[in-house]
Amino acid sequence: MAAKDNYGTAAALVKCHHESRGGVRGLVESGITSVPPYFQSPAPGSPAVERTTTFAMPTIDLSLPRAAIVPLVGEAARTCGIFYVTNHGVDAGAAVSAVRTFHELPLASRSPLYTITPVDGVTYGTMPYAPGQGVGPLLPWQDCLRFLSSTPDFGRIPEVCRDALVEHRRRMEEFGKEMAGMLLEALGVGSERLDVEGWLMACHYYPPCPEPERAVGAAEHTDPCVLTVLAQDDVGGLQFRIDGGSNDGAWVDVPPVPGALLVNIGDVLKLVSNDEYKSVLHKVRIKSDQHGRVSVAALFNPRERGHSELFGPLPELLTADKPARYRTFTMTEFLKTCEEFGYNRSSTDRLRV
Ligand SMILES: O=C(O)CCC(=O)C(=O)O
Ligand SMILES: [Fe+2]
Repeated sequence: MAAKDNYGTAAALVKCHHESRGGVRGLVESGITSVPPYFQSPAPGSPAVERTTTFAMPTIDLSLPRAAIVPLVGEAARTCGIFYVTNHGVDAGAAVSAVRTFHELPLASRSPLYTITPVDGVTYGTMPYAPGQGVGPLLPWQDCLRFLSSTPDFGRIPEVCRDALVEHRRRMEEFGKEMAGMLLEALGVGSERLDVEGWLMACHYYPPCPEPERAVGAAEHTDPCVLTVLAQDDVGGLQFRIDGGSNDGAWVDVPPVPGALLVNIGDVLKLVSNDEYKSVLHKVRIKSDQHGRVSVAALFNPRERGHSELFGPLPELLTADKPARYRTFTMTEFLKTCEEFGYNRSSTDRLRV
């Protein structure tokens, strides 16, 4: 009963938060000195789960010949599912600083755009978690501007960041296609085997927090896509969990590398690769009571293939020794499963044969 009351109270407070239309940034500007109770707090965590270690993040130089890059991306995707790329030719700094400008606009300029249900493919606000994440109605310490490739009218993207984001989208489309092609080639299948022409761009802002250790920027999750490409500023806070080996289960800080882009494998590529590639569990902690963090994530997926195409382990990868571990699925079915059961292994495990 008490738990139900708490849920009801938190849900009512979350509703007020959305009605204020100021996001987390608005709260910080109002001068709060503690984290309100309707925000998620870090799980106490057992030492085994929360232990951290250091890790040499793979960094791949894209100025190498393509034939040299392909095995490197394949190796990184097989061993940890996350890697930096340098010399990629994308000026991601322009998008990151435009996104900061938007999120730090005065309340009166931002609040008319506040909507957590998509309007013409665009949302802006403090995004609640999917029910399957198991955190009730609680909110992350984060405001996010999101838009989809199906966004019909880029006029809905705020003017202060529109040009930079339209340009970033153009560069990301080329980059995502090229990276997906190399990852597929490294599996030994054709680079065109999976199209990644659909995407979601998530422009995150993690405001400075009066009690950083009591807030969660993003709860642990895997990405429900083929791959994600992340540009970020120099504040840091992203962590990922090592999967396998002697440090299995340890969380690792991903220190920002100036100018580099971060690539991580999502669940769709894990599924179609029949577990050859790892999709990486990651989360964002809040590090600062002074500096807001900005990141711009492009999540690539097969385009608008909702109900019409079946995905599953690629037949070319299957042998008598390596039979399919997953059944086939449509993107609509998979995304619905994630909404319900969480953006993590619980959803991919439901597709196991
Ligand atoms: O802000 C970050 O570093 C991570 C964002 C993220 O995990 C996502 O957009 O899926
Ligand atoms: Fe993510």
